[in-house]
Amino acid sequence: MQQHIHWFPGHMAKARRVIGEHLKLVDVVIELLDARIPVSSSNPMIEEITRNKPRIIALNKADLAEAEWTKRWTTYFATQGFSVVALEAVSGKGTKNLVSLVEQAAAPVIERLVAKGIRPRPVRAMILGIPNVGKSSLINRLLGTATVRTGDRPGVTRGQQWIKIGRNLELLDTPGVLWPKMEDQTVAFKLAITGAVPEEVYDREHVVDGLLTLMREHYGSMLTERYGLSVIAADNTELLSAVGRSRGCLRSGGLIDLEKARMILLNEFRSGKLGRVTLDQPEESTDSE
Ligand SMILES: Nc1nc2c(ncn2[C@@H]2O[C@H](COP(=O)(O)OP(=O)(O)OP(=O)(O)O)[C@@H](O)[C@H]2O)c(=O)[nH]1
Repeated sequence: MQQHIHWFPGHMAKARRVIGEHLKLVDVVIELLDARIPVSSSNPMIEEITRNKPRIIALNKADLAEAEWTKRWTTYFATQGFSVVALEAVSGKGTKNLVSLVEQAAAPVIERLVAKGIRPRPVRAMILGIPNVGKSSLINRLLGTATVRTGDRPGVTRGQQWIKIGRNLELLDTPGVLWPKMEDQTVAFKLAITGAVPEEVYDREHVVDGLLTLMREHYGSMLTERYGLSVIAADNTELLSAVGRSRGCLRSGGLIDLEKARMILLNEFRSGKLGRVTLDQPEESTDSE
């Protein structure tokens, strides 16, 4: 897989600077992670970037992840001392919980202000996360109306103002866009199959080949059920052909349109139509398996 063209060092420095400016304005940071890949979707410098601001971890797209693993991740982050919540930004599940965690985390900051004789004010928060993790969806959800644009392509975010949520919380409507870890190829692969990096930066054929191998090893029954396969072919091209055949991806002469089959497989995997998957698993839990 090629390197992520949008995140060379110059862009990282700029993103860091912009986030640094916004951080000065807030009491609490909400770090959005993809519940399917809580490690791979994290930013390598998040500790340095957020410094001493209280940080809440929200495991978003929990509807796409395996519930049991999300529970284990929640426990894992809690034992690391974080406030953590499983979230579904699109449906809104978990947002109430998130808001109350933000208010709790900011309470000491507000108390300090009050102790200095400054009038109590609402808690201020901002959202941070890598592309496509659901930042705009969460803002929309909290806003209650779809006035912030969301897109299923990475890199679509805009605007800046405070959104008032109830009486006690103000959210910066510009999320901080963090760059993903792209050096580790296993991480890059997980980012590609979950849709966190733009299509143009990876080779689809190569990535789908890896996805087929992963599905065969861990989620074979999803393939048989979704595509009505009686067996899982040992060869990835044969397996892909079977997926294409079941979806009627035919070219003239009766050949299977493998490229179309790749698109279908990727889209159905990403949208959870194949089933719920968790691709990063906390070490403590795997040890006790
Ligand atoms: N299934 C599911 N999809 C989600 C969830 N949250 C966001 N999405 C989808 O993920 C895609 C990306 O969401 P956005 O809200 O645009 O993500 P973003 O982090 O703002 O993306 P950038 O603007 O690229 O930084 C969209 O297709 C959303 O519908 C969720 O909780 N569950």
